[in-house]
Amino acid sequence: MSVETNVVLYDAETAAALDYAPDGILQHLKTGSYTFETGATLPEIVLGYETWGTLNADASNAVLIAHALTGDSHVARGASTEPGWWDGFVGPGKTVDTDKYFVVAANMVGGCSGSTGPASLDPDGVPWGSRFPFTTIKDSVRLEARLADELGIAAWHTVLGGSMGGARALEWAVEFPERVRNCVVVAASAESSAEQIAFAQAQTAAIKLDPEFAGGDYYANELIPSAGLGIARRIAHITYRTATELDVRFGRMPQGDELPVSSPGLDRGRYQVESYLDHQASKLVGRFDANSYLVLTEALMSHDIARGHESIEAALARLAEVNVLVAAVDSDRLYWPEQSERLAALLPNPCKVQYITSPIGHDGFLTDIEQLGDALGERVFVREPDIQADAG
Ligand SMILES: CC(=O)SCCNC(=O)CCNC(=O)[C@H](O)C(C)(C)COP(=O)(O)OP(=O)(O)OC[C@H]1O[C@@H](n2cnc3c(N)ncnc32)[C@H](O)[C@@H]1OP(=O)(O)O
Ligand SMILES: N[C@@H](CCO)C(=O)O
Repeated sequence: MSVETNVVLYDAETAAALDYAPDGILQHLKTGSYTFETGATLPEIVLGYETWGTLNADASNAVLIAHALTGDSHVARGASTEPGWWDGFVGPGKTVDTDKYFVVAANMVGGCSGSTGPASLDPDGVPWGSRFPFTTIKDSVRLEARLADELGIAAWHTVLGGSMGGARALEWAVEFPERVRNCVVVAASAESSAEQIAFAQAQTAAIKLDPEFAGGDYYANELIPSAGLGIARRIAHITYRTATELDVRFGRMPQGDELPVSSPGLDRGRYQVESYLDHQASKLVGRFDANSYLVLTEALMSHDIARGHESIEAALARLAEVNVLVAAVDSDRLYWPEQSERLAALLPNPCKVQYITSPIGHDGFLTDIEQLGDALGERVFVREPDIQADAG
């Protein structure tokens, strides 16, 4: 059967009925009931995930890619019509070569892109809303371990991610060191810092203080907390870029033919940078659930690989047999390069931080990830040059 490049044809139901999974098409796995790190239990967690390439006979070529805060499982286009967020990096012949590797990406539990989250229905058909449990990075890892079991993957060749995805990749290696051979942590740290928690708190407050938030139970209402989510995104997006980039790109320029900004007054037009942030906000509001934003932001705030261990050093000592590559964006003002250097210094084996050079800051892990191609080729994907996906 030839694969039509049509996302409508390969919806979840159709994909499930096929005897193979088309690349880059959302599939779902029912993982059963799950008790979260906090002790709360949900009766059923579904994971939405996508795959690319073919798992080889000894399941030694599986790569897990973990998405960032508002990312999703659609890493690469594959057979769908939608571009992926790492299309230049993942695909046939690319750095993460889907002709050789079987790539898997799962939507994080608590999100809104195919896995169970606050907008999902409870057994009575009511959205979980405010009753959705506090979720941690460890929870996402433990649930993804169930997906790995289901796919027949005893150990990942590589787990890889940027930002919150980097936190997830690192937590994978700490939680299941025997199941991870290589771990690539990009623009992420061993624990969320006070400043990262502070930026995040301003965002969660913006959502919770939106009058339409209704304590998180707004799904049946006409209005939803779009304004709060939009403000959260504006705050976040500023931290994803740099002062220099914004200055060079927008300066003090007015937006298009709106009223001039030079004459002070409340009826002024917008500065270009305001219009840019408004656009980033409305784009996220159009594709993301405010409760999921809260749940995932809280998960990232709680990120601390030392939890459950005596210290960060003790947690990282578990990685003695894991090949870890740490990378940072040189201009990142959210996940400071110093944090990556500290993480690398605390690893049980020597690790030189690899740098992405970009003027734009944190988002460089999305826009300039291909800069890691050589380093990954030398330090991760050539370790077993004979690895091949099985034919067919
Ligand atoms: C891991 C993940 O997050 S996966 C999901 C993908 N990521 C996201 O969606 C996160 C949100 N987006 C981003 O973080 C960034 O857009 C990136 C990193 C993906 C891309 O960065 P860049 O290529 O530098 O794009 P940039 O930040 O400049 O945004 C471009 C957008 O701003 C718009 N824009 C630029 N100037 C203005 C302006 N003055 N007024 C209004 N809009 C403007 C552009 O029209 C463009 O709109 P579009 O995205 O709807 O096409
Ligand atoms: N733009 C990225 C940055 C956060 O890591 C996101 O929204 O997920």
